[in-house]
Amino acid sequence: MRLFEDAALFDEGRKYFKDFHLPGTELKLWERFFEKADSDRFFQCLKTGTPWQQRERKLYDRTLPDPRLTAFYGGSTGFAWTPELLEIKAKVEAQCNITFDRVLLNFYRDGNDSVAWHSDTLPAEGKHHAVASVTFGETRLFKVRHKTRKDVSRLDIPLTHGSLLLMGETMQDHYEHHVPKTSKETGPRINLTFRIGEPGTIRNPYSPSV
Ligand SMILES: O=C(O)CCC(=O)C(=O)O
Ligand SMILES: [Fe+2]
Repeated sequence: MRLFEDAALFDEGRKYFKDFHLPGTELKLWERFFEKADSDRFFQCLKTGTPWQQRERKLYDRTLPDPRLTAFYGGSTGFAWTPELLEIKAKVEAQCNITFDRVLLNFYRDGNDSVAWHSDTLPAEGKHHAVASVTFGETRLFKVRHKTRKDVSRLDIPLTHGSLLLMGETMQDHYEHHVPKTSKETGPRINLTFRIGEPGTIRNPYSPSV
């Protein structure tokens, strides 16, 4: 019956690729980059197996908890890579043709969790690199704006379960990004940002980078 066939197709899902052609940088999205079964498996295993931390940051005279949980793997100070993170990393590296050495995990427990406008922390060597962002779980909006140019349209990109977003190496120089809170009924979401190089000391106070 046709209805059944359509439902099966929908379940299976289709891969989808988009190049945003941003002025001055590269921004590319692969939806369903990971198959649904793998995405479900990674979500469960990362949710329960990660030593999630509640970090705090000083803003002027106040100390505020980050509105999300985090964990950092790799580099010289992160946790040791797990087999699942290495599996995800290998697939991302093969697609992007880039080798990453750290990953920051963010856990957005519900719609109250978020990340403020920021660009990622400048690595110690003083030059930005590409950042690859993988999402498992609930879809949340990823907003992008140019730092100075008002004529460049802002983007609202829904990052779905199993998606891969590649930010080119000049993205952090020219653009900021943000995941807003939402009042809609919202389940948990895990985001992984694969990075290169040790973080530098000059930090945007809102940047979640470690
Ligand atoms: O959760 C996201 O999609 C973005 C996270 C982020 O911007 C970061 O970890 O620097
Ligand atoms: Fe970021």
